[in-house]
Amino acid sequence: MIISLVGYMGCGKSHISKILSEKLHFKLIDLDKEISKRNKLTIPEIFEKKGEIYFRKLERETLEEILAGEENVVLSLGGGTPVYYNNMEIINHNSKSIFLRASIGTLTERLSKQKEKRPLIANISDENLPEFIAKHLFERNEFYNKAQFSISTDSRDPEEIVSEIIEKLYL
Ligand SMILES: Nc1ncnc2c1ncn2[C@@H]1O[C@H](COP(=O)(O)OP(=O)(O)OP(=O)(O)O)[C@@H](O)[C@H]1O
Ligand SMILES: O=C(O)C1=C[C@@H](O)[C@@H](O)[C@H](O)C1
Ligand SMILES: [Mg+2]
Repeated sequence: MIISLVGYMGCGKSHISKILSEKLHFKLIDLDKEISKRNKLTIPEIFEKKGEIYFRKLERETLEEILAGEENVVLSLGGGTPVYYNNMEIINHNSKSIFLRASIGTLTERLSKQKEKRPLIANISDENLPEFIAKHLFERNEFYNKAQFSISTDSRDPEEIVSEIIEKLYL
């Protein structure tokens, strides 16, 4: 079984997937890390040197390979993965998908501390960040909402979120 975690930057995909994979004894794959490893560049470097369109192609190719070839995996997707190509379709077809929801306030608080690792928000001022996230999230929710399960993460302990995922999936 592949369990895919989807949601906006900062919703906790990497954090939650690590705990979930340890609990289930599943392999952990972080799509951003996999792309970075395969291309020997960080995500900001790929955006800077090759551009976002090139990144989206790499993201799609890597996603396809993982979905086709892996078993017992927790797959942490990139924040934008569900939005491009028919990625959400192949994610739902080949895995159990879980949308980790977080409010604009929670996301702003978490992301303002770690903007440099995320090229899409690296140059947004702290003052403009909530508005940027609100608009971006509004556009993306349509895709995130295609996930099979949805879990709220606001003011919740990661352990509690992981337990809810396990319950929802009857694992
Ligand atoms: N439930 C939670 N409660 C408190 N802090 C959390 C929670 N989930 C994640 N965090 C913290 O929020 C930050 C962002 O989380 P994380 O890196 O897992 O997000 P992400 O969804 O993987 O983002 P991206 O799409 O950019 O990779 C991290 O510092 C993480 O430790
Ligand atoms: O939300 C996005 O579009 C992104 C999120 C990150 O996980 C990375 O995949 C990259 O920074 C783009
Ligand atoms: Mg991540």
